Amino acid sequence: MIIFNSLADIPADFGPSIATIGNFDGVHRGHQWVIAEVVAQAHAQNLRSIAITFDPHPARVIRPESSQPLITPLAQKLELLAATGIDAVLVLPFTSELSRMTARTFATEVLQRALHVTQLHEGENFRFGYQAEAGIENLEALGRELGFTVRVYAPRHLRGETISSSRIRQMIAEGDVTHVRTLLGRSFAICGTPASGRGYGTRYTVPTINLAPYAELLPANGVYITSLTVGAGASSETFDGVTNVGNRPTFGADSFTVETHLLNFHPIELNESTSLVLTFLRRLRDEMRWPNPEALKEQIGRDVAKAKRYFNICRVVDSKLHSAHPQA
Ligand SMILES: Cc1cc2nc3c(=O)[nH]c(=O)nc-3n(C[C@H](O)[C@H](O)[C@H](O)COP(=O)(O)O)c2cc1C
Ligand SMILES: Nc1ncnc2c1ncn2[C@@H]1O[C@H](COP(=O)(O)OP(=O)(O)O)[C@@H](O)[C@H]1O
Repeated sequence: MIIFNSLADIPADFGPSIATIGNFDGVHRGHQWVIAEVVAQAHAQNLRSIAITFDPHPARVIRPESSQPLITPLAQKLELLAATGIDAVLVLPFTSELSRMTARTFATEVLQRALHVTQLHEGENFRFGYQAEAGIENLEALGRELGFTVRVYAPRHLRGETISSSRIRQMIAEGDVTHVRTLLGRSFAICGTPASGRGYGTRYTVPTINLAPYAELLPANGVYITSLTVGAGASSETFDGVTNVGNRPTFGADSFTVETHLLNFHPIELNESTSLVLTFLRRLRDEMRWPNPEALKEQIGRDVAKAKRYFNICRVVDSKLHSAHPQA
């Protein structure tokens, strides 16, 4: 997948193309559906497929006081978009200048001149241009003038839930990492790097790998069954874990962290730039203030036992699936 970081990056001979515009926060099942159609149409017509997105998220520029933490920060979003098979992504720097661009200027400069768009795929509530002036009807009218058609998608539902970034954000913020998997099409995961702990874990409870402060969306405080991938590429390794997200009230003053005890630990090379991917599989319980570290340690023992049962069941199910469908 090619990434263009500005209009100036786009070669003059790019296109004709089939495009979709959006923030794609979460790259959830709704986004995946639209992008799959863009890719399939482009393939069938021997055109290029492209997603147009913005960085930072427009809300951070337009309403900084009420902007939401992201489900997928830009780097993770680009990895997920690459996995869809789309040919290219245009990441437009969302400046206040861009926010003042009219719908007509955007359609002319970006869609027509730079990308030679012939077909645009959008959700029915899509709005764009200065102060969100234009909706689907205006887009269709501009398309008739500028040479593209618009395919409109109604919101999708799965098991009674609307697939939307805001609903997904709410589920994660409530700690519902099991149900969010249905809407995301995968488990919720965050990417980060390690930070040093206070050494209390090794001394009083269990040793943990702490995540450096993370500014985007985290699940509600509590204890989760997780997996932790350490390192990137061919040398990466994935461990089973139990993670605490919270303030660790048993040890006095609030001190927020996300820390993971690995169930199948062996010594690994870790430094401040090692890549960590923490995947939230299931919520176990609320974080609590325990009367003493021994009581907490006993509880963590019960958390670990539950997590081991969970991973054992997953492995049995996986191996049954695999023996039924060897190529799965
Ligand atoms: C699975 C797990 C569950 C935890 N649950 C709690 C809890 O309920 N209450 C609490 O105060 N701390 C909890 N902790 C945090 C421990 O207090 C923490 O490991 C300890 O503060 C170590 O801190 P350090 O990494 O800064 O050394 C939990 C940690 C883990 C790994
Ligand atoms: N089961 C385990 N899970 C996570 N880290 C472990 C485990 N066993 C040993 N370690 C090591 O212990 C280190 C954490 O110990 P320490 O620095 O005392 O922090 P904490 O106070 O968070 O336990 C980790 O960086 C890791 O190398």
